[in-house]
Amino acid sequence: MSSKPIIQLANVSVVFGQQTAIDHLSLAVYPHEILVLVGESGGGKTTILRTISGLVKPISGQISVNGLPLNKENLRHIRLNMGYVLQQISLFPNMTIKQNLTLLPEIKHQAKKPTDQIIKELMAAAKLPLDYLSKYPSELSGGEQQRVGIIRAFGTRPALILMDEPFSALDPVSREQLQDLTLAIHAHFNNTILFITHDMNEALKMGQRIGVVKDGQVLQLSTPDEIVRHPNNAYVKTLFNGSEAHQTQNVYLRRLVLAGYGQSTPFQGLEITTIAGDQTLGTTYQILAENHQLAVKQQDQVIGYLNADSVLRFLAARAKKDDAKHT
Ligand SMILES: Nc1ncnc2c1ncn2[C@@H]1O[C@H](COP(=O)(O)OP(=O)(O)OP(=O)(O)O)[C@@H](O)[C@H]1O
Repeated sequence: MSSKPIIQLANVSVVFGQQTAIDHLSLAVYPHEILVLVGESGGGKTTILRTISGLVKPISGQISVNGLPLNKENLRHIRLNMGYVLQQISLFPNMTIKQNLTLLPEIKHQAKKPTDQIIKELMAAAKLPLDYLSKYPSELSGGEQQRVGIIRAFGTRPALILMDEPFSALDPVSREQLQDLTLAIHAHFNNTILFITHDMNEALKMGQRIGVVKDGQVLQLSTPDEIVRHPNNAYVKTLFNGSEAHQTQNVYLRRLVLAGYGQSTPFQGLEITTIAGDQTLGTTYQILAENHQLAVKQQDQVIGYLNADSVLRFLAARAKKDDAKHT
């Protein structure tokens, strides 16, 4: 990656009593990416986040955020420029939704007009009507409150958002909706997101890069495609074997678009079928064979168009990579 990392950990170790929670970890998170740290319980994922936010002090190593060393002098400034989403999303019950959303921007003395505009855009992304702004949290459903909790973290337009297992307590449908909401907001605002989960499928859906964490170390840090097809050790392989994405037919369509296999305008002479970006390749062969092209949507926006040729080029590139690996 060419740009400077927004988070850089160099040789960081964290110890609790006799327990090494992070073991000589080096890690870089780059601007605008969604980096997912995934791994089983106790591997050290949360400790990595807590260390980056200054809640846990490493016994050795260096951390910088936005080019600033993470130390006592910079800590407040660094924290104010981070957004957090935790598993327990709790809104202030005695404040309206608007007050909940504007609290942080006000603490940061951000101008009112642009903040109001951002809040409008976030409410639209979360599919929440604007008249909800004057309601209290108890007047919203649980799912709506969750959505407010997510967009609240983006209200100050922080360059960096830390998300610690934000959806793991939810039912599968709500989880999927909030994953989509997060992806849509990321596409709109282009923040950097460091996202933690123990769910491999969530990691594959959310991550542009995935780091597999075990025993306080990152065993492999690669694109989802690379991790699934070319795990660099037995642990990573086992972890992702059960995931749904290790077969070509389970590749998400939005991945093809984001990797540049489609185009931004429709192909001439082909009928258009609109399809969600989290549909997989396997569902598309029939549609493409019928002389259609796919308009791939993320939330309400078409992010690109794929035709049969785009899909073939993707499959050919995959096959070539596999060949290279086996010779
Ligand atoms: N405050 C603490 N005091 C003592 N030990 C701790 C503390 N926080 C974490 N640990 C230990 O450090 C190790 C890493 O824990 P951590 O919570 O970072 O893992 P995790 O991968 O986030 O797990 P989970 O998914 O269960 O939250 C574990 O062995 C844990 O018991």
